[in-house]
Amino acid sequence: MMRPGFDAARCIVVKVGSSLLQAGDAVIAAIVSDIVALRGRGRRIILVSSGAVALGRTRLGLPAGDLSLEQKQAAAAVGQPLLVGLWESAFATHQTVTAQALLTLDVTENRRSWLNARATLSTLLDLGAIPIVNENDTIATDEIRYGDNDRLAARVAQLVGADLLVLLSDIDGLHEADPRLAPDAPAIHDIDVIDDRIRAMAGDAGTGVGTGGMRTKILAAELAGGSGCATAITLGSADTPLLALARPDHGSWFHPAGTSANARKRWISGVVSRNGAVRIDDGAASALVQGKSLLPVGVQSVEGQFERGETIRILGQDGRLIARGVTAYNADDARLIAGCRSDLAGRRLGYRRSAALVHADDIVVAGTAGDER
Ligand SMILES: Nc1ncnc2c1ncn2[C@@H]1O[C@H](COP(=O)(O)OP(=O)(O)O)[C@@H](O)[C@H]1O
Ligand SMILES: N[C@@H](CCC(=O)OP(=O)(O)O)C(=O)O
Repeated sequence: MMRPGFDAARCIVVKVGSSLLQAGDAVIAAIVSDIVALRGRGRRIILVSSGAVALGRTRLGLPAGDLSLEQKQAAAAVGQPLLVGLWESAFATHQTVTAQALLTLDVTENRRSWLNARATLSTLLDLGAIPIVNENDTIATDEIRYGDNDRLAARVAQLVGADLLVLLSDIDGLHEADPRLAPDAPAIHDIDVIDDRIRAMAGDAGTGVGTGGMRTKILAAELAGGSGCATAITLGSADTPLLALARPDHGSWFHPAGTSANARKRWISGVVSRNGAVRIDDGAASALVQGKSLLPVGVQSVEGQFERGETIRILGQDGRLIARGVTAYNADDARLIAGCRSDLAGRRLGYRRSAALVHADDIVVAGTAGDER
């Protein structure tokens, strides 16, 4: 038997916990080999790697036990280049390029930075590189930090519209109780709904190396699941840690609550569109209704002021609301390129960004399933 969700996943975020990073080269080599194999099957893969603090702490010879925030930040500054170096050399044996992307909480909470980060990650994937994401621990302070990479990985999964989030850990999945305390507690392979019973099973990190334990993994699964992304928790030190997830008796699989498109579109329809609007011609209007992007050539006029990343109203020639969408250009630039073919638009602006003024993924057509009003 196969897990259909694994086979169907087109975009996968793989998160590696700190304990695995220290488990030795063979573990990293096996993860890398699986990622390269999945990429060979056309999957888009983003790696979220913990381990900066753990590696830096060892290199600096800091004592065991709790570190102050400043010590953690210093350890991360030492450990982050070591971490990227480990992945870089492992991927280099497969002639695969890696890229470092350090995120902070405000990047994923601010829609404009969110779109920028998404565009960069998407370009890296298009270019065949594997993005390696971590939190920018050195500059993040307590109030503005994720603190644990399970949640960061779930936000990255939402960011790139992933359909699967894999949390690789030092444990083979969720058990009915922490196996360090209750060695016989059975593993749970399929979770349809995350309720209080499931939450109650999850304990803290068993070692001083990891952060958050199973609790933050369940939270991550909830966050990702709300956007239609499945989550798998599995043992990262297995022979084929990712490919083995195709088997239903392997790891814990959290089925998502909704579909990806609906969730993203719910987010858009939930944003209050202020003054900004564009009027579009009939051809563009019927393209939108068929699920296509809004290209500058179909835009007749631009109303009001808005920034890139804001949700604007998309109106027909008669002023009727056709859709809402997140614009890839601010109002001034949108005015410059209104009515232009996409190739001319780049020349007129003096820079090239998205060919679409509003990408299809960022449009909710009025009165459709995604439109909650
Ligand atoms: N119900 C549970 N099932 C499995 N593991 C659990 C459970 N509750 C707590 N844990 C602990 O969570 C640990 C994994 O979390 P953590 O140490 O934060 O790992 P990582 O570094 O991979 O994020 C396990 O080693 C285990 O001791
Ligand atoms: N950004 C931190 C990650 C902290 C963290 O969440 O660790 P883990 O629980 O091992 O995934 C680091 O690189 O050390």
